[in-house]
Amino acid sequence: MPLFGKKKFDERSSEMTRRFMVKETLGTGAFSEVLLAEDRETHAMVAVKCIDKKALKGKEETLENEIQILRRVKHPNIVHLHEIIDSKSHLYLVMEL
Ligand SMILES: Nc1ncnc2c1ncn2[C@@H]1O[C@H](COP(=O)(O)OP(=O)(O)OP(=O)(O)O)[C@@H](O)[C@H]1O
Repeated sequence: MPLFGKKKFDERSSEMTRRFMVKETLGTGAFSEVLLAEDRETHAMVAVKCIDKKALKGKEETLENEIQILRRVKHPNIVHLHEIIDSKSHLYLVMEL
């Protein structure tokens, strides 16, 4: 069930959607949905990984490790993590496409 299906449409009224215009779903992972989105200011296209904090319960450390690695690594084969937007219910990882 997509995180941003009709029932959860209200989740879109977050800082993430104020900054980014969501275009489509690129894929889904175990705790997340990855969206194709456009930066409303720069018009750059990015991938936004939307992580449901509730679904993550108990796996926070794994995510923390993933984030720390992504922040440090700069490699042509690994997507760059631009920024993280933290909301009450979700963590949004704004990444290079
Ligand atoms: N930066 C990106 N650019 C384009 N597509 C992406 C990007 N990141 C993820 N995707 C798409 O979204 C899908 C799910 O990504 P995700 O990183 O959530 O996968 P996962 O590691 O299997 O999930 P999880 O971390 O929740 O276990 C990928 O298989 C891919 O199709």
